[in-house]
Amino acid sequence: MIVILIGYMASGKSTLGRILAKKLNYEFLDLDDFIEKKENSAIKDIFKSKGEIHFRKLETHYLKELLDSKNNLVLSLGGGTPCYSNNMNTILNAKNAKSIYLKASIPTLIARLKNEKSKRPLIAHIETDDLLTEFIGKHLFERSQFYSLANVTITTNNKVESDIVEELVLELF
Ligand SMILES: Nc1ncnc2c1ncn2[C@@H]1O[C@H](COP(=O)(O)OP(=O)(O)OP(=O)(O)O)[C@@H](O)[C@H]1O
Ligand SMILES: O=C(O)C1=C[C@@H](O)[C@@H](O)[C@H](O)C1
Ligand SMILES: [Mg+2]
Repeated sequence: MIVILIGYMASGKSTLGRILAKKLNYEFLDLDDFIEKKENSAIKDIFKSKGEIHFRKLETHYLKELLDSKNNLVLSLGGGTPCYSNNMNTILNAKNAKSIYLKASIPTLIARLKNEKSKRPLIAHIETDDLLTEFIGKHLFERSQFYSLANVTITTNNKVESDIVEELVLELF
């Protein structure tokens, strides 16, 4: 099986994906890290030198490559992956795959993101907490229609990582 974790920036996809893979004895891949390795460039540098549209094309290309070639994999996507091209359909139609939306509230996301803006090019330039709150509220509203199509939704607010992973395992098997 391929377990595909989706959700907004800082919803915990990379953190929880790594723990879940260990527990299942699956390979773990993070699509952002995979792109950085393949392109030999940090995502913020790809955004800067070639623009977001180029990054979105790379994201679609590598998503398909991984879904077509891997098994026994936990794959954590980028925050925007399900929301561009036809990626959410690709995810839902992938063979032997289960998609999970890690749903976190706006206050939870803000608390995490205000300290971790620099490597996330979409929010790195937002200077105040008020502007960040406004941006995330609107952005999450636009994106949640894609995220909500996932096979399973798990809310993560105020839950410790180990409990969320337990819940994930119960949903998967
Ligand atoms: N359940 C949790 N409780 C508390 N903190 C958490 C939890 N899950 C993740 N975090 C913390 O939130 C931050 C963001 O998590 P992570 O990097 O895994 O998010 P992500 O969904 O992969 O984000 P991105 O889409 O930007 O790659 C990290 O500092 C992580 O330690
Ligand atoms: O939410 C987004 O659009 C992004 C999230 C990150 O995971 C990276 O994929 C990139 O910074 C874009
Ligand atoms: Mg991540």
